[in-house]
Formats: sequence, structure tokens, C-alpha cells
Amino acid sequence: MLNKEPAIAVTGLRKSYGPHLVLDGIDLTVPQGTIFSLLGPNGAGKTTTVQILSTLLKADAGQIRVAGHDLAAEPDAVRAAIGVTGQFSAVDDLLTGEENLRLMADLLHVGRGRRRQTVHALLERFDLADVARKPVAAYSGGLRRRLDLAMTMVGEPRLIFLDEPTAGLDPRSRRDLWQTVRGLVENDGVTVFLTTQYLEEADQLADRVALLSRGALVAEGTPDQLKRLIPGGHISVRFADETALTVRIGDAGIVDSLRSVLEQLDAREAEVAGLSVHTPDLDDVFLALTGDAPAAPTAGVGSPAGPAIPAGPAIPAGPAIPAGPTLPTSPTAAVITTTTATTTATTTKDPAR
Ligand SMILES: Nc1ncnc2c1ncn2[C@@H]1O[C@H](COP(=O)(O)OP(=O)(O)OP(=O)(O)O)[C@@H](O)[C@H]1O
Repeated sequence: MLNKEPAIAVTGLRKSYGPHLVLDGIDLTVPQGTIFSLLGPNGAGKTTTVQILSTLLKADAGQIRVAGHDLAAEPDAVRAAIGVTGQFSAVDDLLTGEENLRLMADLLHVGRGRRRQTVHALLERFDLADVARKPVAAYSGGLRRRLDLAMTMVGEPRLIFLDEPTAGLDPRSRRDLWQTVRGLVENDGVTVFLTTQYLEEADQLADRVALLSRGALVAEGTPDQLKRLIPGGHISVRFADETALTVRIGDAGIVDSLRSVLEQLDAREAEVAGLSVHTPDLDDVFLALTGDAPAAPTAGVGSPAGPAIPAGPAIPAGPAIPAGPTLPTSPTAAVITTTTATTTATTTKDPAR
């Protein structure tokens, strides 16, 4: 692959299943050595995209270059340069982790001498040495995904497709896998094309994110650029008397809104037990741009459980003055909800980031 050529360059990708149009003219570019995340709800066409880019499925139309090769003209060269790890792990349950890796090395014609070294290095690298001699049937979901990734790396791919790699994993295993994926990019310079339904996963891992909705990419950019696409966010105030209110951040921005809220609280000598600021996250962007609800992360990842505070454009506009502890509305902030403190959900950033 030429040094500057993107790992993936796609224009006008279209695909239908019979009358069902799934991809309606997708354009995307993934620079080498970066993580690109295709984000979309169930059935948006993420797996279809991965299958096309990894030569498993034919596109109906489009110019596609992967790993420096034209996909239609040189599918074998593309296949030799990529690795694919799917939602459904390809590992053999009856074999041990080590045997699975050896089998993969044999399939890829890794010479006998090098095979031993390769398998050993991957077991160490993916933190699988302790369980190498155990049958995979006894592995946890997280271990299995790590083995799956290690098997993908036997072929030393320059580009890896990860199709919903952490679906069904517990939060801890999900974070471990994120760390492993980051390592592949940082240490090996591998390019990663990741599909996910988890907004937090895209936020944590991806250099660039594209939102796929109803066959089209509705937005593309860095996570921060996407978050800037929508205004707002909110400030949550919890009072000593167990009531709470949520104040929408207006066009004037966080600092002015916060100042205005604090001044008003001060003027009223309100007894405040806690205050938090929620800046827009990818969840808000997704909701605003697609109208679709993305997948709820499993417990412990993303927003804490509890009733969701409407986000972004879903927040009713205008100064709705609720019952209970009221603050005068101002040009910079409008009260949007009051609740009892115990039922208020506040979205916070992942501290582990
Ligand atoms: N072989 C097929 N034949 C007909 N329709 C299909 C086929 N494969 C997928 N589809 C349909 O195409 C659409 C896109 O499916 P795809 O699996 O690409 O979505 P996805 O975004 O990966 O969803 P998920 O997150 O559920 O995996 C869905 O409506 C699906 O039902």
C-alpha cells in the first residue's frame, strides 16, 4: 500500500437485498493507522458494509479501494491484507486457545519454525498465556474475544474489521478489549474499522465516527466535531430538600448559563446539595441527527441507570416553569424539569477515559 493512500476509500457504495435498499450511496475515507467507527442502530447496514469491504459480499455499485487495492479487481490482494473479527467468534470451543492459534497459523501457511514463535508471542501479547492450555469452552466472553483478535493477528493484517466486537461483554471486559484495540493501533500501526451500536465505544476508541441511518451516512467527523454539531446540554441542580431541577444550557454557552444559574441560586439563598453539568455526548448527536434510539449500553457502561433526561433537540424548547423550586428563566438558561433528587439521572463522562 502506498504510504499516503487511505486504508479505505469508498465512493457511491450501494447495496440492496432484493427490493430492500440497505446502503444508498455511501462515501467514506479511513486514513492508515486510525480507528474509524461506523455507528448505527440494529439493521442500519453496518455488517453489510463490513462484509462488502472485506470481500465477503458484492456491492451493487461504488468505487472501493481497500488496503491499496481495487476491491472488485483485486479481491485476493485485499483479502491478504485484512483481518476480520465478527460478532460471532470464529474460535473452536473444543480446542484450547493455543491449539486454535496453531490451527490458524497452519491455515495461513505459517512455516513450522515460525509458528511456534508466533503462537507464543500472541498468547503473551493478548494476555492469554495463563489459559493457553484450557479448552475455549471454559473461556469467558472477554477471553474468547481476545483469542479471536489474537487469531486475526496471526496473518499480520494491516487493516482489521471489528464488527461489534464487544457486543454482549460485561463493562470490565469491554474496557479491556478497548485497551487491546488501542494497543494494536498504537504499537502495530494497524488500521481499525469498527462497527458498534455503543456510542460510548465509538467515543472512547474512534478517531473518526460516521453515523449510519436508513442507508445513508448522516454525519461524519471526530467525536468532538460531532458533539459540536448540536448545541446545548444541561445543568442539574440538587437541593437539600431532595428536589432537583434541570436547566437547559442556552445559546450563550455553558459558562454564561452556569453563571446565571449560580447567581439566581445565590440570590434565593437556595440550599444546594449538588450541581452537575452535562455536555452533549454522541447519544445526543445520534438522537438529533437520526431520530433513532441507539442501543442502550449494558449496566455500568455509559449513563447510569434511571429515567433519562431528554437530551439535545428532544428537550422541549422554551422557558417551561415547573412547579416546585423555581428559578426565573433567563436568556441563557431555561428550567426544563424538576424532579425529586432521588430519581434524577445525570449523565457523566467515563472517568476511566
Ligand atoms: N442476506 C440478507 N438478505 C436480506 N436482507 C438482509 C440480509 N442481510 C441483512 N439484511 C437486511 O439488511 C439490513 C441491514 O442489515 P445489517 O446486518 O447490515 O445491519 P447492522 O447495522 O449490521 O445491524 P445489527 O446491528 O443488527 O448487526 C437489515 O434490515 C437486514 O434485515
